[in-house]
Amino acid sequence: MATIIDGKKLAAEVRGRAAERAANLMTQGVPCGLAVVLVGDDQGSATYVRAKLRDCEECGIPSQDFKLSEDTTQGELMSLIERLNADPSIAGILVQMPLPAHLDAEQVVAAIDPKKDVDGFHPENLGKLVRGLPGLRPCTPAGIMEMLDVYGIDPAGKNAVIVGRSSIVGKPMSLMLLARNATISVAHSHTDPCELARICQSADILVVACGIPKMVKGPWIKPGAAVIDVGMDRDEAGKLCGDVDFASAELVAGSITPVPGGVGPMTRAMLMSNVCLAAELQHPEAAKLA
Ligand SMILES: NC(=O)C1=CN([C@@H]2O[C@H](COP(=O)(O)OP(=O)(O)OC[C@H]3O[C@@H](n4cnc5c(N)ncnc54)[C@H](OP(=O)(O)O)[C@@H]3O)[C@@H](O)[C@H]2O)C=CC1
Ligand SMILES: Nc1nc(=O)c2c([nH]1)NC[C@@H]1CN(c3ccc(C(=O)N[C@@H](CCC(=O)O)C(=O)O)cc3)C=[N+]21
Repeated sequence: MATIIDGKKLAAEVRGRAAERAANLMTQGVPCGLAVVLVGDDQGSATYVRAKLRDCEECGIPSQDFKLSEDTTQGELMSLIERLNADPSIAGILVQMPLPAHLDAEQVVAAIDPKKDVDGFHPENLGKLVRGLPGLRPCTPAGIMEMLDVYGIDPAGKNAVIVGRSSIVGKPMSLMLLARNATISVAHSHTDPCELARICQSADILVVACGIPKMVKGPWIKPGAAVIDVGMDRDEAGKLCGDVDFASAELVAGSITPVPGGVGPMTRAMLMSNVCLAAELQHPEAAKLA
């Protein structure tokens, strides 16, 4: 049976460290506020945003939430971003994705001050990731790297397979594993479906982020592999599940993240760390004293 990677427990530890770091910064007069922007009334997104605001409260990070109506214009959203960029009390800005279809997410992400981009989605921050320079990293893959480290799973020299190539999960995940000297393969919707199982079987570290409930089954997994399930899906009964069929996978894997209680809580915890890092980037003099 596989070791269950306890994302919930690890996330609590990461939040604890973020709380100390934020308190230390604020003692030095460095503001650590997080602005969370939600456009439209998608219930799922509203639930995630509430959870993020709760995390801020637990960490003593001041938060402000901006709920904008579904018919918000690009211009209105861009003005809000500009206002938040200029507000010294705001260290980090998060615009919940996805945005309603009439809005241009690329333009919004590019407008956020890269030093306040706690999602790590800005082209400058993604560019730093490509170049191997320090900077704000996307929370989901950053949380996964933390889980691998804590559980003693060293990517160096291992075969890592990433299923999914989104800009927020799959692509940055691939780059972070590459930076840690894994040999990477990235599968996506054009990957030959007959080949997909074989590609997954080559993985010592398998990260699945494709949004298809329980797509990866036990026989697709190399015995002993680390299986990281990013999916937040619903099964036939409407119950929350991942992109991996946990019941068959845990019989083969060496270690595996559950859904819920795996990657999700870590994503949120890394956001708290990123708010602290953003505050330090804006006040390098305080970071030196920390
Ligand atoms: N736990 C967490 O913290 C988070 C969870 N999520 C969840 O993770 C999942 C993925 O999210 P996200 O990356 O944003 O999703 P996207 O929908 O942006 O991307 C999905 C990716 O999967 C690929 N894909 C789709 N179908 C297949 C298939 N049959 N075989 C192989 N690859 C396929 C797509 O390929 P192509 O590029 O060709 O379209 C795409 O690259 C979702 O369930 C989401 O809810 C997301 C973010 C954070
Ligand atoms: N700008 C932006 N940044 C994001 O980081 C971002 C986003 N937009 N849009 C949506 C995705 C998704 N995402 C999740 C975070 C936490 C859980 C999470 O905490 N999940 C819990 C369960 C939650 C539940 O019970 O529904 C768990 O897995 O245990 C899930 C998903 C962040 N995303």
